[in-house]
Amino acid sequence: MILSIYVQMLKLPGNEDVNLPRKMSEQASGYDLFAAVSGELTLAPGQRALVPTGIAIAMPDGLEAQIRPRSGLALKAGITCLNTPGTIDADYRGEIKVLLINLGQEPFTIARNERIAQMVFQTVPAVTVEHVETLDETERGAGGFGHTGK
Ligand SMILES: O=c1ccn([C@H]2C[C@H](O)[C@@H](COP(=O)(O)OP(=O)(O)OP(=O)(O)O)O2)c(=O)[nH]1
Repeated sequence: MILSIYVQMLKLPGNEDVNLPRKMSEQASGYDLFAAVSGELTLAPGQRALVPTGIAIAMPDGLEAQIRPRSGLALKAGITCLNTPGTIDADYRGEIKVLLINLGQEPFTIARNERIAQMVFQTVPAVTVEHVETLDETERGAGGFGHTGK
């Protein structure tokens, strides 16, 4: 283990039955997030929804959590996160929600306690910003967007 961090997770009222985010293997990067929808939610093709997870978290300053799609859902049903990766700020204490979109051809139904996305913790460096008049020169310069070829 290179880095060990303490994160608090809270089940919000009315969501005692919803699983806390959980790693599906010891060395998985992501904690799977469970849907806290009441009953079921069906996303028609092209439809998006902000799906509740029933949890809130607190993590140390200098961390963020990223909400990422699950590749299985994306492959099988075209279900992904519209704003991937979603950003959970260290000072956010509200309910974590997942902005899902159905990019598939068929309606997709999400049941309560179904795994809908995953949450990966990342470090965020402390950055000091300086406003300058010129930048140093590099070989790349302003080249980008495929300027090196296909
Ligand atoms: O997928 C997401 C993305 C964000 N959030 C929550 C946590 C995050 O800390 C907060 C704000 O997110 P973001 O900075 O992406 O949103 P914004 O559109 O810039 O809103 P704000 O003005 O509230 O910061 O919303 C989620 O629950 N899920």
